[in-house]
Amino acid sequence: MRTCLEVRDITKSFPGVIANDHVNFSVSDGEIHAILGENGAGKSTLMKIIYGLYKPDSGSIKLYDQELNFTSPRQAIQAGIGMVHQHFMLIPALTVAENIVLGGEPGNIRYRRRENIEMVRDLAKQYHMDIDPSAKVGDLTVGLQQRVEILKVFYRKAKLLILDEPTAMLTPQEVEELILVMERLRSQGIPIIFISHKLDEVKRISDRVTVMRAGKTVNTVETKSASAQDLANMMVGREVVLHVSKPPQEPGEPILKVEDVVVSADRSDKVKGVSFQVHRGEIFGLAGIDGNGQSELIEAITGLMPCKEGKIEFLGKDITHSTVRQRTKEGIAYIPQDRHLDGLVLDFELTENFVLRDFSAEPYSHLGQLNKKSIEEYSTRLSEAFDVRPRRIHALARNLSGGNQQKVILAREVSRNPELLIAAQPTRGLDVGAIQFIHNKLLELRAQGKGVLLVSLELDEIMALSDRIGVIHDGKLMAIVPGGEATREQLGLLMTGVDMEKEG
Ligand SMILES: Nc1ncnc2c1ncn2[C@@H]1O[C@H](COP(=O)(O)OP(=O)(O)OP(=O)(O)O)[C@@H](O)[C@H]1O
Repeated sequence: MRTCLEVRDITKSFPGVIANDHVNFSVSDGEIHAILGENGAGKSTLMKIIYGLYKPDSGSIKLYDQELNFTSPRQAIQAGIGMVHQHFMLIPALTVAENIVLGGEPGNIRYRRRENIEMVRDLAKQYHMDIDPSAKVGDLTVGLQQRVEILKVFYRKAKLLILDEPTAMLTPQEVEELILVMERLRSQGIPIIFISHKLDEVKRISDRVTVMRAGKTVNTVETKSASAQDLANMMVGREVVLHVSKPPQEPGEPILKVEDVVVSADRSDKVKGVSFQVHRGEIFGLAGIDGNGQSELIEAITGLMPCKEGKIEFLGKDITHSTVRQRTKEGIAYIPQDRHLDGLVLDFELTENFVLRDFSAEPYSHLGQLNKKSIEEYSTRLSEAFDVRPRRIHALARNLSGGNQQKVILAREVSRNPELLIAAQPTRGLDVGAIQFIHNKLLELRAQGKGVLLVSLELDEIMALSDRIGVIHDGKLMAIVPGGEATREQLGLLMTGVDMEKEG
């Protein structure tokens, strides 16, 4: 097989951090090459260098023996490097075809409307991807939007495809479809770099894996030759436990009561009369396919969205119409699913993000003045306790790796000593070590007699941690199943609206 990309001794430093330290790896034609590494290991930095977003301090990159020296992504795209980022860069109001040709065509994209639709139809056929070129992107599922991003890359004649954590936002069904797309591309000889934290996916679809740790490439191995455990150990540099051990525990009294709650958005009901309770010492898991009302439900509980009907009680008090601030004060903590949008202020320092909810109160403020020393001490303590890397409390949140940003949110919310933690997709984008850490934190809260409402698209996570699992479909709770008894198949069916018990 011909070598497509050759990365030699790439080094890149930021103030106080060597993000890439003499990194070496290569990708061959028709190969799916996974890059695996802990949060902050340097994967995104490396991809940004390959894509021309950052200039390396030293080292070389060759694409089919040609030395690359990009100063912008435009040059990388022209050379044949295509990248699909975790956060899509599409324009929702435009059609699939318009989004695909945007930036590649001079003049008005609406000018050759019919030709563009035909051209995108042919392109989709050539790469075996099913998509309607005239559909509006804003109406598509996340999985289909990703397909548009991939097609856009091939419209620009990419020779190499980089997928940065492509499965992080997908439902299990969409992951299967993406894997099919990747396998077809591989059989057409297209090389793919696949960044992921999910060992099972890496094991399943990649041919080789390069493991990065603390900015260095530890090793490149044939995927077949390494077990998931081997890869996890290589990545973290120590033995990692890949399963959760949850001690048995009797739940206490109800802490949160949700009764017949209806939530409306965009002029239709998204939550249609949901009732459940979360008890002290219990992790209540909410499983469902994305977009079935779980986001609206948790936003109604946290106070971010109004309840149209029904009642929410917390610690015996009616909080249905309380403000977010009141609920936070009463003891509800919240890890939102979108850390960029709702979790952090990206242009604030870590110190400011750590005290975001409490900065105006003692001891972080006194007589209207911020108490810098106390904020710094608190931030240092949280950074250490939650292993936020690098340990620079004055770094901007924007400059942290995705996983470390997530740890900052978790640290802030858990350290407020809440009675109830609502955790939405708490481990999205995290590496195995960090997942283990967060799972243990949720179990610690449970052991302390607190309540946890866990919302996750990861069935394995829900099944491993929850004492009871509520399955939501089309805004309704299909069933509440004891965690220990739930099976993947049963949950999968309930998530698609099929209740075998009721169907007999
Ligand atoms: N623009 C920047 N300025 C300062 N430091 C940065 C910048 N970008 C990345 N870093 C630092 O470089 C290191 C590597 O980060 P990078 O985002 O490459 O990690 P990653 O392996 O992609 O992590 P994750 O899996 O969490 O996304 C981290 O310590 C990060 O804080």
